[in-house]
This record gives sequence, C-alpha cells and structure tokens, in this order.
Amino acid sequence: MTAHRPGTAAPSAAVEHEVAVEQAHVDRVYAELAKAAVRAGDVEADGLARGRTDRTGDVRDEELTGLFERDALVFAAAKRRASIDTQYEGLVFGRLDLGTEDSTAAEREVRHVGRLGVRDDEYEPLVVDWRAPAAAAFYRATPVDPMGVVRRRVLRCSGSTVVGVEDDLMVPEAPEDIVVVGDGALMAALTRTRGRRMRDIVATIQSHQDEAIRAPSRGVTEITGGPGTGKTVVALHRAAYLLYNERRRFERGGILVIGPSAAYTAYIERVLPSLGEDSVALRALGDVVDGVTAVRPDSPEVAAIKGSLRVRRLLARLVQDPPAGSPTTFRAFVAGHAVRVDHEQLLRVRREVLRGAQHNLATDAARDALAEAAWRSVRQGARTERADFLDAFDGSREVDDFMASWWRQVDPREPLLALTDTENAYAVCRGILGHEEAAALAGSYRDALETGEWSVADAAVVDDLLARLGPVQEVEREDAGFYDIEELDERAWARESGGGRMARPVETRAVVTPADARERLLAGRVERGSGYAHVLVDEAQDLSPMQWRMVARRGRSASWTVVGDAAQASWSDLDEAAAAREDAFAGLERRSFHMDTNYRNAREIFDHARGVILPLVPDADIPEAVRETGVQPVDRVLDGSVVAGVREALSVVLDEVDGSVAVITPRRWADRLADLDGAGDGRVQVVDPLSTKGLEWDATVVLDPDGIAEESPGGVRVLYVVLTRAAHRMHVLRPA
Ligand SMILES: Nc1ncnc2c1ncn2[C@@H]1O[C@H](COP(=O)(O)OP(=O)(O)OP(=O)(O)O)[C@@H](O)[C@H]1O
Repeated sequence: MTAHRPGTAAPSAAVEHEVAVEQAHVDRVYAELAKAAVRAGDVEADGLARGRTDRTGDVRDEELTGLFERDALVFAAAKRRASIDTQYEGLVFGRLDLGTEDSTAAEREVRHVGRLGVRDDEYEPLVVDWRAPAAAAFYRATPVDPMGVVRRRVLRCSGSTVVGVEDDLMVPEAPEDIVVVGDGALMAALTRTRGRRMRDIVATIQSHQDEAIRAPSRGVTEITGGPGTGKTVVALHRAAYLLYNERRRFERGGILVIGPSAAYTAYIERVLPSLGEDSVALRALGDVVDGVTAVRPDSPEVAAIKGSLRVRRLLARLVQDPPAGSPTTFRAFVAGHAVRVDHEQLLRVRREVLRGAQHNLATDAARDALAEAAWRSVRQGARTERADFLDAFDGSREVDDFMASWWRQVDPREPLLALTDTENAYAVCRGILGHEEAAALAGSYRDALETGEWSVADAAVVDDLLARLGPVQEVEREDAGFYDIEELDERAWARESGGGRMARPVETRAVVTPADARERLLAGRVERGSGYAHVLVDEAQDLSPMQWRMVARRGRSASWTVVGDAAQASWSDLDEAAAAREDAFAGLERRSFHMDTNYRNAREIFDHARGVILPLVPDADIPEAVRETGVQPVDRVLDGSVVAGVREALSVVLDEVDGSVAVITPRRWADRLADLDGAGDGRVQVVDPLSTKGLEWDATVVLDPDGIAEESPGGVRVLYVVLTRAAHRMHVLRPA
C-alpha cells in the first residue's frame, strides 16, 4: 500500500528533504563500518573465524564486537568483488518508524534495516540485520496487523548514495509530522531492467515470502508455486537466513544448493554474496559428484534409462562382474603346494565377498576368502597345517601379484566404459532393457568416449556405482602419472575465476589436464565428500529418481529446502520420481509454503502461457500476475525465412526493452541462429529450452513452440517453462 498525506501530493522538495535525512544516516553507517573494517584488519580468514556462534537472540549478537567485525569484513570482501558492485543496492535499505498513530516524534523509535547489523561506538544500533528478529516487522507489518509500525520506508540506493525513498503507511492516518512519499517499492523493483544475474530482493521481500524464509530449519521445508512466484529467490534468502541464525551449524556442515544447470548456477551465483554469505556450495545436477563435471545432455530416451531406477539392476550386474582384464584362474606355489583355483570358484569367491562389502574396501576380505579357497583346493593330503598354509599364503609375492590384478581398485566410472561395446551392452542389459534401449545406451557411452565428456545423467549413475564399489583407496603415484595434477585451494580458485562457483571452505579439488578423451573421462577422483547440514534443491520437479538418490546421499543428516512446480517438469515419470523423493525425506517433519503471486511476467505474457498449459495440464498451479504493460505478446506464423523472422522480432524487442533478451529455439533451428548469440551489444542470448529453467529475461523470442514441445520429454510442460521466462515482452514465432 502506498499513501500520501491526505489532500497533498508529495512535493518533490519533501522527497528531497526525506532523501537528505536518510543520506545523513547512511553516511554515518558507512563511516562506522569503515572503522570496524580497520579494526578487524585485513586478514579475511581471521575475520571469518570470529564470532561463529550458535546464539540467537533479539538483535542477534552484533553486540559482540567479533561478530560485527566479521560481518564488516565479509561485507567489505563482497563489495570488493566487482560482481555485486554494478547492481549494488546499498547497505541500508529500510527504515521503520515504530509507535502509534498519535505518537510524537520523540515517542517513536526509528529503526533502520540493512544487509548487516551496524552499531556506533556506544553500541547503539545504527542498522539492524534484515535477518534479525527486530527486522521482522519490516517484512511482516501490514495495515491490518501493523506490528507497531507507523511507516515502513524502503531506501533506494546506488552504492552509498540514497536516490529515492518509497513509503507505506501502516496506520489509517499518518501522525502530523510523518511524510509519506513514493509509488511503491515492489512495483519499482518488478518494472526495472533484468540483468544477466539474479538480484537479491532484500528490500522488498513480501510478508508471505518472509514466512518461508524464516521458517524453522528442521526437517523439510517445501516451497511450491507457479512460474515467477519467487520460489528461487525466497529459497536463497532462506539459506542466508539459516546461516545467520545457526551460523556454527550451517557454516561447518555446509549448505548445498542444487539447480538444474550450469546456466542456472551462473544466474543465481551473486545473490548470496550480495547478502554477505559465500560459504554455500552451488552445484548443477551434472556437477554434484566430485570427479564428474557434466553439461552434455543425453537424448530423451537415454536420459530416461539413466534416470530411472531400473538402471540400478544393470549397475549391480556391472559391479558383480570382474573388472576388464582380470585373470580367470589362480595358480601359485604356496607352502610347497601347487595351488589352483579355477574360474568358477573365483567367481563364487567374488560373489561371496561382495555380498557383504564394497569392492574397493574388500581387498583384505577377498584375500582371506581366496586363501580359504586355495586351502580347500589342497587340504586333501596336505603336508602342512592349515594355519601354516594361511601364513605362507599371506606372505606370498605370487599372491600379491595375483591380487593386484584380480582385485585391483576400480574407479566407479570405469565399468560404464565396458558398455561402449554394443555386444557387451546387450549381455549386461539382457532382461532389463530392450535391444534398442541397450544399443542407445552403448551409443551414449561411445559419445562419451569420443567427446571426453560424461552426460548430466551420468553423474547420478556414477554416484550409484561409487556407493556400490566404495571409494578408491590410495591411488598409486604411478597411476596418476599420466595426469598433470595440481591441487588448488578452491577458495583461491574461486577468487581467481571471479567467483565463478562459490567456494566451500576447507575443501580442495584436483584439477587434471588429461591427454585424451578416456583420460579426461577418468580424470580426478570420484568422491562423496562429507554430507551437508542443509540441502536446498531448486526445480525439484526435474530430478530423476536416480538424481534424488544422488542428492539424498549428500543429505543423510541434513535439513532440506525443496522448491518446485510440477507443471514445469521435464522428467516424464513423475510417480517414480515422487517415490524416490519420499525416500530421501523419510521420517523428517514437513512444512510447506505456497507462493501464488507471479512477480516476473507481465499479466499479458502470463495469460498467453496459461492458455497453453491449462488445456493439457488442468491441475497446473496457476499464479496471479501482478503487473500489466498494456502490450500483448506477439504470436504469429512466419511467412518467410526463420532467421529473417527472428531478426525482425529481435530488432523490435531490443528497441522496447533496455535489458536482456533470449531467443529460445528447439534443436532443429539452433545452428542457423547461433550467430545471433551476443547480438544487440551482447544483450541477446540464444538458448535451448531446457537451459531456460529457472532463468528470466526482459524479453524473449520463442521460436517454434510446437517443436519445443515435441523435442522435450516433458512436452507441453517444458513449453510452459519457456513461455514464462519474459518479464516485459514476448514474441512467439511459428515457422510455416
Ligand atoms: N518480493 C520481491 N521483490 C522483488 N522482486 C521479486 C520479489 N519476489 C520475486 N521477485 C522477482 O520475481 C522474479 C521471479 O522470481 P524467481 O525466479 O525466484 O521465481 P520462481 O518461482 O523460482 O520462478 P520459476 O519457477 O518460473 O523458475 C525474479 O526476478 C525475482 O527477483
């Protein structure tokens, strides 16, 4: 709600005066912050270690110098990163005037709200951290329940300069000395130009969003809602809130944020640093497993095989079989006996050992079982005691050599390469997959071997194999000799790469530059790493059952925030995925929040998308779009060339909007349109439909909607995603 004093339009002199008042306060805050940063010194690591606390309280613990200085330091570091400077919305963004309708200025309390808490020399609060309980009224107060707030003010800042103020009055009549100015901060935020990166919404969080952000950390918090309802941005603010409130737990255990694609992680990567938080790991689904970094999609048929639970039977077979090149008979001379264990017996020993253990952790058990089999083969008429035989077996070099090849450590990625051979794939897949499916699977691994790249769906498959085989124990130096391995501190790496992916403290990662595709596929080490304290899954409707299992392994003792919208799903078997998701959360308490206001799309654009989804998915969760532009989306059949049609539409929308524009095309036109990527002084991106998930642009040109629905396993649901990406303008072009 926006109000002016009755009978008066707020004169610009009044606005200027209010801006000047706020500027004076903001200047004071920055001066205090500069002093704090100096006090804290330049040692960032030291600063980060300060003030880690589990305490929660009314105005949290800013009164502890350590914590305030930690925040000051984090803030200074975040500001240094050019990443947030350009879209930087200021440290102080809100003000509450607390009192009653009749209170005088002296009786009212003024409380400023900002990205972090700042106190003056006397420890009087100059700004309250937005996550502190004392700031809750900034987001929750309404005219119906004002929570003691007379006026809520949003400060619009550019860096440290106040450029405007927007007020909401929470009482029917403003006290005499209270001026109310502005046209509504939310609308201003929604109308502005979109950049390439998502921005935080800390100044304009709505009260229903705030409830989800501040919900308890335990168990599973589900956030559902249609397109553009702020699910992602709310979940990210929730991560920042959890870090603030239970810093020790969440910083030590880590928060993992999982999104659909690398484009998505790049899109959201600045939100948390802009809130002063960077101890969160952002991973795309193809990047969850250390040792596999995949962006390559599989064909829908192959992705369906790799994502469904039946692939597990096939993986069980793959690890049962001895690794390629294993010896088939064991012969040795032990304690004066010629020992022979034949193929069948070896296979039996192998099966027996694997019944209770993971291959890579069972070397000793395998050696013991082999010793017993060897003893059985000689015990009739043996000239030694069993114990003496076993002792000799244990010290035998011949046995050492045999074990090194019969029970060598197996990289969890390696068994998949056995599927590149179609005949072998048929044999492994018999009774589980049809002939054509097995051939398609073999083809996909030949693609991997050709390109040196795993596919996104392979990450979950490799993770399953890791769970079966166990982690590779001690890689011999010679084995790693082919690779040029550098250990880089992830933090340093993230800093040098401009903060590409956010760093997890304390982890290190091997960077490998292999010589050929096979080496590239097997480079680095496949590892699970330690589990996380909180896992946030965005676009959860898209996870395949195998991906749910992969994510669940990282959240065994985690709490969860799960965000999604079934109507936007690209995974075809929603029931199987739902069951796998239930398994991941078994026994945890649940709470859910539903978002029903679409903040992204102009109403005209969303109406068009709604008309496409509702006839085919009548139970789609349809939100209410709050903003109108008065301009209908264009939907037309192209009579001439496709490229010319797209160029024409682009020239119109580039004129109409100032910010980002996407051309979204199915695969069949992608090559012809590739040249348009980067057009309009870098404002235009050419993207495939699935890569638009979770993203938004000021304008979109959607080419060939029928082709988009046809090529995607999610069909019309993926088209619905595509049609809900534009904030202000949309052209839909249909080739004749
Ligand atoms: N309170 C708010 N103030 C300002 N902008 C907001 C607010 N809530 C949401 N938005 C904006 O609305 C847009 C959509 O938000 P977001 O991407 O989080 O939605 P979503 O529900 O995850 O969408 P989808 O499911 O379609 O991917 C973003 O630009 C976001 O910044």
